[in-house]
Amino acid sequence: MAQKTSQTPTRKLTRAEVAKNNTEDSVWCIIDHKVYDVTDFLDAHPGGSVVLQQVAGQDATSAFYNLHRHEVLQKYQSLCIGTVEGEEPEVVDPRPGDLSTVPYGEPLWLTPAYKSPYYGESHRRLQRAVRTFVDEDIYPEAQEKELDGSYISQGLVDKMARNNMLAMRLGPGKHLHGRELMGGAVDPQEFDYFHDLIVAQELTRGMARGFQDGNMAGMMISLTAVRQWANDAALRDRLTHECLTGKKYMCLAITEAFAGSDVAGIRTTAKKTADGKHYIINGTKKWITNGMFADYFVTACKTEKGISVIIVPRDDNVETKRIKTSYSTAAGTAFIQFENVKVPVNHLLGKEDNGFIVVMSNFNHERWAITGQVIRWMRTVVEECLKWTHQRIVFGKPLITQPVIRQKLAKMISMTEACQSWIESITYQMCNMSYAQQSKLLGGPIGFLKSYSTRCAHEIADDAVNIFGGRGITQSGMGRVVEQFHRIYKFDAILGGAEEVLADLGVRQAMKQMPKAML
Ligand code: HEM
Repeated sequence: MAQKTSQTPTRKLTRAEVAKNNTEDSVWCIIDHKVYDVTDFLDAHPGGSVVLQQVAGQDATSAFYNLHRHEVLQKYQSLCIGTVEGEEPEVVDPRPGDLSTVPYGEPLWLTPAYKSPYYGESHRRLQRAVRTFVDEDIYPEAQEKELDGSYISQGLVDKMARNNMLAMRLGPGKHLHGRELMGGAVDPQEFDYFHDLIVAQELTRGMARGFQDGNMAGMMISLTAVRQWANDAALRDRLTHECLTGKKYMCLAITEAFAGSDVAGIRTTAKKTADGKHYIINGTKKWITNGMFADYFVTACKTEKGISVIIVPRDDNVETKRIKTSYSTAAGTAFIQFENVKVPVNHLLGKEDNGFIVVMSNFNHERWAITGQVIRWMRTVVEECLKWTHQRIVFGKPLITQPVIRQKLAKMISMTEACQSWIESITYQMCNMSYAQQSKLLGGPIGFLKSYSTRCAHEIADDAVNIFGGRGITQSGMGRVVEQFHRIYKFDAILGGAEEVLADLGVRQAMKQMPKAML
């Protein structure tokens, strides 16, 4: 990942001068033609002081790259004291916003010389702007919060709000009109599902899966429903304004201990008061992303004759407890209890007892976005594996020289490319269908796409860990992206509908469309 780096000192040193610094008092080494004085770093070095003393005064380039990511040098740039006289560094220092130069490190449309029918200039401008923002502002905080488990900072939320990144998370629509998107990178009227896909995929590059969800994923899947189904326009506009300016947080509260993908099985109740002016809500919700810090809960409840979706503001009768899952608590995943929570009836979304359609209408966009994200993770894992297999020397040769490794890479690359092409094809349908058509025709294909992509993620995670060996199960150092992916890809297989449920949905939708014809 690109980081902001300071300038390399201009001092020029000969290899003979470096060689003299091999004493206890002065330990220098050369990495990629640059000279590092690691004397004061000996005790702090995570790999120990002995290994550094062993290379004192020498060129340690291959030893270094066999064990470290290049970003380590960017982080410890202050140890660099100069460059070897007459030599130039060869390793490219990625800058914020840069595209990867590793083959398959970017989708085809971002790879020089390849063409795509789907993306135009505004897509490219937006991609560049969001990538730079992610590299500079999101990545550092994402990495920190993923580790310490704390929630996204208000400062970052405010910054995203100013760029209207929060508004873009909802996808195309009227909520974007009149806003300046990422400094004018794209006209709000032109913003389509490909822009939406770019935002989803680029945000993934914070490479911190818990934080990724902590970064307003709850709002993304709930405010959409509020905007589409609110009966009270003033309430809708107030909540939209509060959430898109980052002043309030919203989440979607559907799943329960009693019901996951089978929404019909929920037990949280909403009963109307005798005067018909309020609902009284009782029950629990589980695995609610952003629930820990949300101000509003868009909640599926059982009403007299069906399911109803109601916006529940946080008050003293709403209790949220942290759930520790396999990704970071930065996601703010909560267990929620509603105990006699009184909510005005204008907080109902859609019609009473007809909430199923409210829940379902939201799912297509959510599942599609989750899929876009997991595909981008798959790609980064492929990139990590390509880098590692070229860098890592085993049995005296780079790992990539082993045919068994190349077979694994072939499978991983093919799966990633297949999934990206498929999502682009579906995104194109989304751009060219009315909302009603999307609901009718795309539920099945998106179900297949998501379940197939997470099956591919499963295969890729498995192979990547084997390629990285011990580092693939270590949370720091070279294999940390792969370790994380192997631990977290299941979130995408479960959230928004479990793999089997979605695959079955696809087949059932196909059954509905079967012609009355015999073989
Ligand atoms: C400027 C020079 C260096 C810096 C700033 C540095 C920094 C680090 C850091 C931050 C780690 C933790 C793991 C990671 O984040 O990748 C590490 C691990 C390590 N380093 Fe260095 N290092 C330097 C040079 C070297 C050299 C020249 C060697 C060997 C000759 C070496 C051997 C090791 C070893 C063996 C580990 C443990 C790696 C593992 O467990 O996989 N380091 N180093």
